[in-house]
Order: sequence, then structure tokens, then C-alpha cells
Amino acid sequence: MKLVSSEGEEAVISRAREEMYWKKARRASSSQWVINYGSHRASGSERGRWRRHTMPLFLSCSTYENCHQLRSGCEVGRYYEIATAFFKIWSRSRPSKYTRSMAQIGSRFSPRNNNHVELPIVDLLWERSEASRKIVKACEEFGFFKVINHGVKQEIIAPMEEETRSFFSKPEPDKQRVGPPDPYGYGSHNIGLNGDVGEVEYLLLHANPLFISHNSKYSSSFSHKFRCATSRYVEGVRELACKILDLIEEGLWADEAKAQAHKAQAHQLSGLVRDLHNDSLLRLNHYPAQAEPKIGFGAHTDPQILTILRSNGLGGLQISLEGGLWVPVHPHPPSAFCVNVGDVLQAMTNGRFVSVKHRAVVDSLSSRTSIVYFAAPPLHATISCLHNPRGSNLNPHPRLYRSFSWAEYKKTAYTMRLEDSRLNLFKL
Ligand SMILES: O=C(O)CCC(=O)C(=O)O
Ligand SMILES: [Fe+2]
Repeated sequence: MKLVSSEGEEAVISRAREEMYWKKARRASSSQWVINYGSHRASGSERGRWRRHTMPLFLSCSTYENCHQLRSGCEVGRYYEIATAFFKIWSRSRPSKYTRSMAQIGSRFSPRNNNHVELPIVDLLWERSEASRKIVKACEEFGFFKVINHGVKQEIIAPMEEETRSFFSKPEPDKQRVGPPDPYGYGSHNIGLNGDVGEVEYLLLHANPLFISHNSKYSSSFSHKFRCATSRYVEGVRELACKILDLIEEGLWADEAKAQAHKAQAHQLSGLVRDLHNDSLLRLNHYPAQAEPKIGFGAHTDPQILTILRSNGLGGLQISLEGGLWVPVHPHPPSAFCVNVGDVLQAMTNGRFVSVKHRAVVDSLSSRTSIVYFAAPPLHATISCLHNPRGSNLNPHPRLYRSFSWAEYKKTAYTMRLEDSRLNLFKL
């Protein structure tokens, strides 16, 4: 396939990669995404070079066939083809065979899908081996999936949603009484201690009853109803997280001795979350309505093992695909929980699972809430690549990360910006 320049496809791509210039994908209109890549030497006598190496790729999510010409004079459909070819080659040269490829995702990213990523949906009533295989695949390809028939009862979810709504609708001074976050407590606009801001207010709570003392200066401010709703909810989603982690562990070695998989699993993952000293958190987010689209919660990965998220049925969550392309996650079916891989799980699977960057945008006139449970190990736990109880390697690639304690990782995370890739600091 010929690209804009007369150079061969591989040459142009490797040059673009070498020069390591990627502009984040930006939204050109409601139906198009633009990705630019090329040389950053775009001025003066280098202008020609710039033109030659810069290819704005217009990926239209819903109507690309209807747009005929773009700035460069190339057909959008043609650019779509080029983009797919580009990502196929680009991802081929990525080090891990588990890295998601844009080419794979490209096929789902089609007009029919109405501009949303179709995340895999896992039904927990499926036969166990089927559910476990689907979850592992989703964690490898997307780092995200949804679960239905998850077993968390509506009578646990509804009071939690009600208490969340009622907390955020209190007058500001009442909310401030449980702030500023230390990191637990109520915060508004400022996320963390390192200058990150967003159109969000939130309440961060420790989810382990043993550590309720962390919340004690706040707990007297919460009604009995609120405390009951949160503790029942935490119990429910912790069970769900553990169920999923057991399925993951079974699925990781499913290729070998299938019949033994269940017996041999050692609950290495769920054991961390069930530990008496687990450091799991519950975070309630509220994104007030904005007249125009704003960032509610900036790009980040979740540091913990697994995240279980529920929103009030409104879109706003977006995930980052290969190449910095942001795509919205459809908020349906409403009964589903959205589940994502955290940094710790990426490290424990030696990079086989991906902890994917995501963010929340406020782009509607209704306010959105999300209730997020972060399943985490105890502070003293050592995080290293999982071992197979039957003795074989989880992932035949060399070890990617050194061992670290959760306390060490958490401390590092608190010193960094939201968007920083913390796990890179632990690479071998
Ligand atoms: O509100 C959302 O959809 C995302 C929130 C999130 O990513 C977080 O709290 O870590
Ligand atoms: Fe997150």
C-alpha cells in the first residue's frame, strides 16, 4: 500500500516511530477522530519534510463513508485503510505478543458500533471455563470488560446509589466537613497532591473495616444508613472481585491440564483481596453537569489489582487505545459492572494483562456519578509475577518487573502525576 510519501510503507512508519512524535488523538467533530504523527521539525526549511512525514489520519467513527474529501485531499475511507495498515505494522513491532493491536480493535471500531467501544460482556452464569476464558482474553486485549449476572443484589446496589446521590447533594460546607482528603475524605477539583485537577468532586473511603480508623474523623459525620449501605456494598463487590480473580487464575493456565485447573489454583490473587489487612478502597465520584465537554477525571491507570465500577447509567468513561485514541465506553447494559485491570495485576501477569489508561469526561447536561471499588493487596504484600502451582511459567517472556511491596508502589504513586506511567519505574 502506498502512503502519502513515495517511500515504502515500512520506511515511513519506522521513521515516524523513530522520531517518536505522537500527538494525542483529538476529536475533530462528533463523528471523526484525528491522529497526527510525523516529525516535530515542522517549521522553516523543514516544512516540506513535515508535509511528507505527517499523515493526519481521520478515523471517522460513524460516518466515514459519507465524508469524501479531507484537508489533505485524500478520501477518508482511504485513510481508514491506511490507519489500519499502519497500526498492523506498528503493533507487529511491539515487544509483547499480548499488546493489543489497533488492527484488531479497528474491526470493532466501525460505524455500526455508533462511536462506542464494544467491551466484551461476560455473563457469570456461563459455564465456568467459558467465563474464565473470556475474562482472560478481555484482560489481554482491552484491560476492560463488563460483567452481568454478577450476583451483587439490587438491594445492595440501590441503597449505595441513593446514599451517593444524597451525599453529593448536600450543601458544600457539609461536604467540606469531611475534607480535605488526606487522602481519605471529600475532595473537589483537586485530584491527589500533585496538581491534577478535574470537574469532579469525590469521596474516598477505606474499604477495609479494620482500617475504619482512617475514616474515623469522618465516620461520625456519616449517618448509620450511609455506613450500612457502604459496608454492605463493599462486601458485595469484594465477593465479586474475588470471584473474578479466581476465574482469572483458572484461565491463566487453562491450556494445560484443564481438568486440574480448578483444583490446582491457589487463590494467589483473591487471597490478597480477602486478606484481613487488604488495602482496598471505595471511591464515590460526582461529575456535575457542564455546558460543554470537560475533563472530569484525567487520564490514569488504576494502581490496584482490579477495579469494579458502576455509574448511574450515563456515558463519560473513556479508554485509551493504542496510539492515544480515546474511545467512549457504552454505559449499557445498566445492570453491568465495568471491570478493569490495575497496575498490580499487570505486574503479576508479567505484562500479559494490560492496565489501560482511562478517564472520565463530562459531556452531557446531566450530572454523572460513579461508585468505584479498588481491590488491593495488604500494604506488606510482595507483588511479583504469579507462579503456577503446577510449576510452569505463566508467561515465557523474561520477567518485566522487579518485585515490590504494595506499600512501596503506593508511596511512589502518591508522588507522581495522575497520567504518569508508574509501573515503568519498576521495569527490570
Ligand atoms: O468515573 C469514572 O467513570 C472513572 C473513575 C475512575 O477512573 C477512578 O475513580 O479511578
Ligand atoms: Fe480509574
